[in-house]
Amino acid sequence: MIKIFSTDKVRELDKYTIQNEPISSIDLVERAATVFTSEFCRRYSKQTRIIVFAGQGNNGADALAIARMLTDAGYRVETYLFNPTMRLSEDCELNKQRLLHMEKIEFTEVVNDFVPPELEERDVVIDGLFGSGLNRPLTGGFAAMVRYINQSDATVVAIDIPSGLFGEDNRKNDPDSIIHADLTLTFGFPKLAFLLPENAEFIGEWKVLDILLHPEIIASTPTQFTLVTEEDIAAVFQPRNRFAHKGTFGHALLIAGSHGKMGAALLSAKACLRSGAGLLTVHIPGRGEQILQTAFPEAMVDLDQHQDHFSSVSGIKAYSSIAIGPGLGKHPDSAKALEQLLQVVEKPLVIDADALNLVAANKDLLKRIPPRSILTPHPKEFDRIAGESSNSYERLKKAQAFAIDHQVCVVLKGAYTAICTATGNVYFNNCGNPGMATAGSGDVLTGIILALLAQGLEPETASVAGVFLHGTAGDLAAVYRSEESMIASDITDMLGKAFKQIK
Ligand SMILES: NC(=O)C1=CN([C@@H]2O[C@H](COP(=O)(O)OP(=O)(O)OC[C@H]3O[C@@H](n4cnc5c(N)ncnc54)[C@H](O)[C@@H]3O)[C@@H](O)[C@H]2O)[C@@H](O)CC1
Ligand SMILES: Nc1ncnc2c1ncn2[C@@H]1O[C@H](COP(=O)(O)OP(=O)(O)O)[C@@H](O)[C@H]1O
Ligand SMILES: [K+]
Repeated sequence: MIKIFSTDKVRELDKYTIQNEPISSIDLVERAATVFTSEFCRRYSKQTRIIVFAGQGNNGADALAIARMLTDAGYRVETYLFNPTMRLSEDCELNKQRLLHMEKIEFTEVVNDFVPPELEERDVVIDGLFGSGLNRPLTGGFAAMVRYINQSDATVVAIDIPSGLFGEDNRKNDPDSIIHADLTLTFGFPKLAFLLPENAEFIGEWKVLDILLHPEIIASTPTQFTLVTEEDIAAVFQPRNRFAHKGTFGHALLIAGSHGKMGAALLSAKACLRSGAGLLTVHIPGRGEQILQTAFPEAMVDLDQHQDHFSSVSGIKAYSSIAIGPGLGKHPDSAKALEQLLQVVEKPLVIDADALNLVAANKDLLKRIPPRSILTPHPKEFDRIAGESSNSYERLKKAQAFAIDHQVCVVLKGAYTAICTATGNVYFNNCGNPGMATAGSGDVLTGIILALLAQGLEPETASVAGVFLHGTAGDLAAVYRSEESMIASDITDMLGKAFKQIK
């Protein structure tokens, strides 16, 4: 797991490292500037004109150190230090002196008005105006500078975080006063803001650079937010016992499909058996029998009394795991049947798609959802259940609170799917691609999670591992098919390769 710390916490980690490594603050700045410079040199040629904009704090200190290092490496660098209040942080002042001691530098300290340099498409701007020390939205000269950089065609590389952006909550920020970076090279840890869709235009591509903060303090500092890695998931999948039989891997029940939406049941069912469930029964409306049995003979079928939609289900005790929702429809009979199911079910459920919409239409059902159930909403489905949010940070905080309040796991789907647990933790998934924004890919995810639950994984683990498996298969499908052309069943087709890659 990669921990995601708030900017306040990062400051504490910096401080602890300075005291206990020990290392002086100026040397930590030097270390940050060194890793930034080496990443920068890998990406941009020495022919590039580089314009560095430095602020008064330690983000500015980094920028001035980087200007020096790039000059040393043979780049043509022009540096602008913004110092309107004539007060620099100690490390910034020291780095200014170090830069001034160099030969052949182009350096301007800006105190009042100035004529900004022309910026052209082939130029690279290094943004070191503000980092994690930002404590209010940018205004005045700084905001004007940001707008000037943004309206240019130059490539922008941000140091640590695009200037003007807060690491977490940007609800009260002014989007016009935030740098639009093409690349953000951040120190130590990803920032929460990087994972939220409304910030993509500010951050561009991002990469974490290690500045070797003290491992003890990283390990002992708790955080609710983490990014999932392949190693975390590899540990989840154990080799199968030589004497295993299909009962070992559970009997899953999928309640899905309605007239015109049988495909969703099929997609979900296939993903379930491809993810290792021992047995699968699909509960579908009567008219779906032929379709399902012909297209997918490996699954057993339990027919609903109704021809076209879900109206009741019985015998649920026999199953190791149950999922409900893909293509279910919102018929009033189905609403009643869901209510009845919630009255008798004792195990955690996977609740997706129309089952979520039925819950949204009758919020009393929320209280009946068995503890440790897994809800897999996309943002719109979540808003229907929990109310509208002004942006995705607010939605994330709501999903986190919702998971705690209802003692469930909320899989809030998106580019960085967030798995919010009943204990308040949030696991972000970092694989997958926009090719997965295609009809039915959510149904595939439901089938995967259902299978992992059937095999005995705890709901939280099944959710985190299921989302990772889904994203990995999606990435493999995109390589094979292209993001444009891939469809949901391609994700299922790649599950085998995904398992092999992860294990
Ligand atoms: N030793 C350290 O502390 C390290 C710091 N690092 C760098 O230092 C940065 C953080 O540095 P600082 O804490 O000095 O903060 P910044 O450089 O982000 O900001 C400087 C100061 O600007 C003022 N300020 C905040 N918002 C403002 C606004 N809207 N308008 C005008 N002034 C405003 C604040 O007083 C703030 O302290 C990180 O982002 C990173 O780039 C890295 O070099 C790693 C080591
Ligand atoms: N840009 C993206 N990057 C990564 N994953 C994505 C992206 N867009 C969609 N996905 C994934 O695809 C799935 C879409 O689910 P959903 O919206 O429920 O689709 P459907 O209702 O068509 O089945 C989710 O798991 C989501 O995380
Ligand atoms: K910056």
